[in-house]
Amino acid sequence: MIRASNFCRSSEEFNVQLVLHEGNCEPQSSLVSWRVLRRLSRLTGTRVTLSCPATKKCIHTRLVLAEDDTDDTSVDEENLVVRANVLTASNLLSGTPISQIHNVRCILNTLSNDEDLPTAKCITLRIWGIPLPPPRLTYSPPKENFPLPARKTLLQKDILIAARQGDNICIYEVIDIDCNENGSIMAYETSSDTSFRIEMAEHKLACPHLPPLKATCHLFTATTSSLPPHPDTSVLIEALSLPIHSSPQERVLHVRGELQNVTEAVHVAADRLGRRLVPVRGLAFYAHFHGRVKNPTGSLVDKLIGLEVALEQALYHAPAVLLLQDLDKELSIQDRELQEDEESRILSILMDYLKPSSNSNFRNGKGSNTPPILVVLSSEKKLKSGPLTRNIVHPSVVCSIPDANYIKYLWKQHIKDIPVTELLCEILSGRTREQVCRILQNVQRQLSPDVADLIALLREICEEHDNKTKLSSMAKIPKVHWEDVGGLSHVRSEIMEAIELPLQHPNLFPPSTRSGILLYGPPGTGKTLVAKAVATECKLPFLSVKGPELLGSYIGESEGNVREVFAQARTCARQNKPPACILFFDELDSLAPRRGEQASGGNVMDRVVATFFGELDKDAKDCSIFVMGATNRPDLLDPSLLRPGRFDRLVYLGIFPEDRAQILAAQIRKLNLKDEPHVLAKFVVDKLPNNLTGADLSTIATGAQLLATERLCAEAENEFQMQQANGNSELTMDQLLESWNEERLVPTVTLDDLIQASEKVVPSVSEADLKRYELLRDQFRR
Ligand SMILES: Nc1ncnc2c1ncn2[C@@H]1O[C@H](COP(=O)(O)OP(=O)(O)OP(=O)(O)O)[C@@H](O)[C@H]1O
Repeated sequence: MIRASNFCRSSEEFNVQLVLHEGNCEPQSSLVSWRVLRRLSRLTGTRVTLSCPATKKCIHTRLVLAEDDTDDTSVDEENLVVRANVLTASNLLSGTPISQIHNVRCILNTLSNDEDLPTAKCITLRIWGIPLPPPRLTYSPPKENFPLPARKTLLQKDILIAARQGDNICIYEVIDIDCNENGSIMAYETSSDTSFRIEMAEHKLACPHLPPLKATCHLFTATTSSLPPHPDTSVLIEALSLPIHSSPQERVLHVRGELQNVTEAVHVAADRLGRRLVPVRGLAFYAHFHGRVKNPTGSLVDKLIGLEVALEQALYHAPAVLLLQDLDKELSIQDRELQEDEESRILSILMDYLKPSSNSNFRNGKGSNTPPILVVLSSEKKLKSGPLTRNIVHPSVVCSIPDANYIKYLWKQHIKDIPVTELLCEILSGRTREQVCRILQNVQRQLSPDVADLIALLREICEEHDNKTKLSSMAKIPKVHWEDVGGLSHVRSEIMEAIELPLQHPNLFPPSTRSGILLYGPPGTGKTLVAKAVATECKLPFLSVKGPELLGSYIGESEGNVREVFAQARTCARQNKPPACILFFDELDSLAPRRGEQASGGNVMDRVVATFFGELDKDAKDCSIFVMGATNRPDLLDPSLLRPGRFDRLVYLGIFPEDRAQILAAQIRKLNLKDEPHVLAKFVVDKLPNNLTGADLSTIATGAQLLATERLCAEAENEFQMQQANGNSELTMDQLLESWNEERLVPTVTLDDLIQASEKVVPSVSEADLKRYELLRDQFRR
């Protein structure tokens, strides 16, 4: 713990003693003092030296706040006293709402008997670190309760004041001091969403007479662990790291993704770059919020005023990143002409404020070599081509779904007491940030000392959540690799070509040229397995729907479900990098049967089929949905489903005797085997009938594993009996198994096990059925 005490003021030096308690000095928790002290030094106009009695070193540390609740330090008229509980760097830098930082009290008493000091009559303050709140939040607190000296002041503009009011901590920034007029102190009240943020560039401001803090970069890196490890941070930092002479067009960036996800990513990037984030959502309301539009109607004029206010705010907070959230919702996307006009006007205002001459407005601009403000436009959807997109130089950044690191961070944010494991992360993977947060909130709510199995609880909540949102839990990148698929090499190359090439060269394969892939053939031949392997190998989320699941019993329900599933696929695709996903329809024949042949009343199925086709024909320009279908009966499908542009690539997955050994080898390769899987598999399949499907063969692997496990149990039982017979009657079975090493506990599958298991296998597809399937193949072969 670092304690600040004795801020002794001397003529030249401002000595601060840092007392390190029990040597427990966390470098991270030393984050604020540097800033506070620099502010203090500015306040007093004297030099600050930080020295640590323990190390005798000059400490370039940034937090010197005492963790002490007692009020034992009296305010000495000669001294300046800073006391506070420790705010950790992570709290401060991650923008934790003040309301969530418990036990924090920071009192800064500025005292002055100095006659030369100006007498302030009116001090205008605002919450530090966030844009000016609206005037309606201002208030004039009674002087006796307000902890700032109203009459004589050492306060200067831009000074940070942390003051206790009752149980709350209020942090203010002095934005104006009026020494001439008689008036009351104006202050802005802190609100629960107030963030306490550190602005790295301010040390220059706070302490202009000191040489620039060389450790700036180090200070940033020291904080990295406390910032969310958002997967897109590095891309955004790269995009936002611009030289001062960059053009206005270069200073605008478009980021696409879920609102919270984008906001967090931009927040982290801005923090790392030492910029403030000025997020604005709803331009018209923003203009109203700042008193520039009285009765907002949401008109273009209101929005443009809002944009100007936002840019002014960003300039005021420079160096800053102005994040214009949900831009797609601001624009009138219904009307092309109107949108062009809106975009041109927005663009012209942006360019006006961003042109390098606006640097004169940059209050911290002196000596800075980066542009004062940068603008990030965020949208959930891809922006239509228009004046804005045409003028943005940098390619759009798409916010990815959380990776393992980010999930771990989100976990820690929600569930503090239980460490996150790889398995827990894996269960949560493949979901958007919002979904992960929602699930974790539920987990936190349901956590109690009685919960013994956290994994089971998490799984249950995930399942519940997925069912609710109808986004199948399979909307993740599956874990089926090509090694898990035996044989079928012709299928593999054909499908990969249809998906990999468009993914690699999206410009050469516009969405309109892509079409669905229909896998057909006898049951159990690996249609679903192959589709999952494609998704895994192409790193695409896999959304699987069984045709009958979409058929509802209410009028219009089925059509709604069909539309919904495509919408979910689009959302899922947009969240991915690359923006694509695989939408797999199993039992497709039940969803798109021949029209006009159904007995259902009111042509329900015809409407469902029409809706399905409508969705298939829709072009999602900002993402790719690779639709795959599977059926055993392509002859039952509506013929127009197979027309070019829909499912025009038909791939037969049949029973190929020459693939059997490879299939079995793929299935047993993860077992603990005595021999090479290929050698064993070859030996086993030689004795098997030709018409076994992949699913039939998989029963050999499971049967053999069962036999090996039974043998292991028998071995344990024998040894147990022997021990008992040898007089070790106290020994329990659990103790015996604990004494075995891990290797011994894994059943070893032998050739005999495989042969024995294979003797029980019966083909699920008869020779006659197989012939029928082969006839179908000939009929649909293209
Ligand atoms: N080529 C293969 N390689 C390895 N395993 C296979 C293969 N084909 C099938 N299997 C095994 O069979 C199981 C069932 O396969 P899958 O569900 O993909 O068949 P399907 O053709 O989709 O069946 P259905 O038409 O009944 O939906 C798989 O989980 C896998 O264990």
